[in-house]
Amino acid sequence: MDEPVLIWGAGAIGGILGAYWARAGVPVLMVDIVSEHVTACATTGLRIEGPVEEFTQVVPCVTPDQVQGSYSRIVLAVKAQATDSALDELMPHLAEDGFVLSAQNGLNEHTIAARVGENRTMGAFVNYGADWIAPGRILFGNRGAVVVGEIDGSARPRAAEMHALLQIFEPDAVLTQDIWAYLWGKLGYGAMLFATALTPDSMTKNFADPARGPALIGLAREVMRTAVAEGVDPKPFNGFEPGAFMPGAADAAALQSLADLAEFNSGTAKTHTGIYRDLAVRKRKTEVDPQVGAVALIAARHGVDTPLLRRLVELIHDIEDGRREMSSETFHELTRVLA
Ligand SMILES: NC(=O)C1=CN([C@@H]2O[C@H](COP(=O)(O)OP(=O)(O)OC[C@H]3O[C@@H](n4cnc5c(N)ncnc54)[C@H](OP(=O)(O)O)[C@@H]3O)[C@@H](O)[C@H]2O)C=CC1
Ligand SMILES: CC(C)(CO)C(=O)C(=O)O
Repeated sequence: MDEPVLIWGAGAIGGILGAYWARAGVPVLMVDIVSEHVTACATTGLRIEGPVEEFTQVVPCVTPDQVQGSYSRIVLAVKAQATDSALDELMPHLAEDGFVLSAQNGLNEHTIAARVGENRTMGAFVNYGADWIAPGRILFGNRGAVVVGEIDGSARPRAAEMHALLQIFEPDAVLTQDIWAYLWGKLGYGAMLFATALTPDSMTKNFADPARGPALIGLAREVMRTAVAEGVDPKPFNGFEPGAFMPGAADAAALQSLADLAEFNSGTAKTHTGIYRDLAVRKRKTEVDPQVGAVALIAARHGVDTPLLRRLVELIHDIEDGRREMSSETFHELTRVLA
């Protein structure tokens, strides 16, 4: 297809996709609100740095007000709190028979489907690690699982086409008919990632600390119980083993999954989560409400109690609003919930 893939949000996740696709000769247009970044990507090029691969690629890139025409493939890669405003801007450019593919953490596919229609929404799960460093510079910290699929579980040529495009970037990308299983798996892992950002320590240091294990395991268990109540059967990836956090699973299995996550994250140049970067580096709000808070709300609808998730939301807000520091003591406010 000659029509460019429109990537809305050219940060860590969207920028890497754009650079790989442009390098492979796939027509692509990125859209971002950071004008210095837009200019750099489109002129001197986007520099992909880090241990996976290093290259500089010029990628056509514009600000939202400069987008013209209509597009049948739009990849949305903004943080969850920007999903609605990005949809406001992109919807006039979405072709009648086109779709929006969410390359985000959380359950943004529901928000997108409510706005553009289920038939025009596709889901993706991304677990590669990347950081936006500066205008025109992105750190590609590590490869990770990439999965794409229709949100209604159907098999359609357009999902197979997006899968083929994703394989340009990640050869092991998976095409699934159960994208919700991966999205809920990431929510389980994601709740633990938010907890690691209560401290200044790396992901690996958190996952390897025996004292933090009970709270981390408790968080994943609350998310998995909620997934079961939703009728979802989460899938494993990159060390996260959903079965280990299911009701009745042995503690030893959960501890093994934490050890596997410590090991997986020990190989990344992105030592800390995007949540940590939002709090400590970018000094901005995190995605805690649309991710952890959203699971707690779904759980409440099913009568599943989630005291750890609810406390985690409060603690992240405390750090966002300057009421608490990132510290081991802040993390152990979670452990106290278990007492
Ligand atoms: N980074 C990672 O390693 C991973 C991230 N994810 C998920 O991927 C999603 C994207 O995250 P990530 O790439 O890290 O985020 P980034 O902040 O690096 O990139 C998002 C970009 O979109 C821009 N933006 C914000 N609003 C709009 C808008 N309305 N229109 C166009 N651009 C906009 C942002 O600008 P500004 O900064 O000014 O807001 C930023 O440049 C999130 O849901 C995240 O949780 C999933 C797996 C791994
Ligand atoms: C840690 C990571 C990259 C998943 O591996 C992530 O999703 C985040 O930074 O929030």
